[in-house]
This record gives sequence, C-alpha cells and structure tokens, in this order.
Amino acid sequence: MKIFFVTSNIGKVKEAKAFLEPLGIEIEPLKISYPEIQADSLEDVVKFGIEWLKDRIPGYFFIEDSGLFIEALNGFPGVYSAYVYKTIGLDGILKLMENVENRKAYFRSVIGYYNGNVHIFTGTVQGKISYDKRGTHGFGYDPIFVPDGYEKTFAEMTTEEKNAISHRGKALKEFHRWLKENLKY
Ligand SMILES: O=c1[nH]c(=O)c2ncn([C@@H]3O[C@H](COP(=O)(O)OP(=O)(O)OP(=O)(O)O)[C@@H](O)[C@H]3O)c2[nH]1
Ligand SMILES: [Mg+2]
Repeated sequence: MKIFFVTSNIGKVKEAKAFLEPLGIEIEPLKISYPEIQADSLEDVVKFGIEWLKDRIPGYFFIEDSGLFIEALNGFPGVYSAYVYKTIGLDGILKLMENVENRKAYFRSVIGYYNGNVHIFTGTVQGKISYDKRGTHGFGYDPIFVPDGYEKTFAEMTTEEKNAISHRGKALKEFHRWLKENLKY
C-alpha cells in the first residue's frame, strides 16, 4: 500500500521510509505546507493540519508534528520547536542552558493519519541536553540530544539506531501496528 506523508522535512521522510518501507508500506512525500496553529499541544496542531489538508490530498495521508521539551525551561521550545530552531538555533538553546544543571528533556512525536477518519499515534523519548553539539547524522536538535541510557547524541546514531528508540520511531511503531490490524495487508 501507498501512503502520502505531507511534510517539508526530508529528515522525517528518511526516518519514516527506513521504518515503514521494509514493512511493505510505500511512503510518498508531499511537500505541501499547511498552517501550524499556535496551540498548547502537538495534537491540536496535527488535528488542525489534517482538517485543512483532507480535501486537498489525493489519497490516504499522514502528517507529524514534533517538539523538544526542556524541563529547566518549563517545556520550551515545545510546540514552538521549529520556529525556535530557525531563529535562535542550537547555539541559542545551548546558551539558554549555560550553567543550568538540570539537563533533562524529552522529544515527543504526534502522527495524525487520515483515511476518512483521524487516527493519532504518539511517541516520547526521555534524555538530556548535551553541553556541546556532537554528530552529523539526523536533523534539527539531534546534535544536542542524548537519549537516556546512551552517551551519544541522536546525531551520532544511524537512522536505524535512532528509530529503534526515538519518539518518532515509537509513534511509527504504533502507527504500523494499527495499519496491520486494520488493513490486514
Ligand atoms: O533533533 C531532532 N530530532 C528529531 O527527531 C526531531 N523531530 C523534530 N525535530 C525538530 O523539531 C521541530 C519540529 O517541528 P515540526 O514538527 O513542525 O517539523 P518541521 O517544520 O521541520 O517539518 P513539517 O512540519 O513540514 O513536517 C523542527 O525544528 C525539527 O527540526 C527534531 N529535532
Ligand atoms: Mg513544521
């Protein structure tokens, strides 16, 4: 089966393909930008996005909204992660975290799939903000995020290694489980 993935982020496409294509689900990326509302939760952003997109996409599709939530910053950048990444970037976050001992943070991913109805799948990974940027793989905040139980950042992992433990990997796993049960492919 083929599903559209509406996103402007090729890093997300790479991860979704690495996860779902070996399972027999073809992913076709569609770079259509949709409004991302200023909401309190990633779920609300995803639900609004689906409502806006559903009559514009020629088939079943999903979108994904994700964010980095830093404990010492009361959850910032959270739902604003993309904007903060584009403005102050990794150096800005490291600067905000200078002399901050509590490095705890988590990533959250919310996938919304539309097949006539909306289905939501989520994943979280706990970790820490590093003191400097490390690694060249991945995208976004990967060079400054160290998942719990590891010494290396997400950017020092291969796509497969990251998918096995990441927020998006967990959400994709839930999504795949649902597809298998409901489509019997
Ligand atoms: O280190 C990271 N590891 C990840 O696994 C990850 N996933 C998302 N992000 C960043 O968090 C923001 C999400 O915003 P976001 O969901 O709106 O994505 P986006 O705008 O890049 O693409 P899209 O909205 O077109 O799909 C963006 O700045 C992403 O770079 C990540 N950073
Ligand atoms: Mg976005």
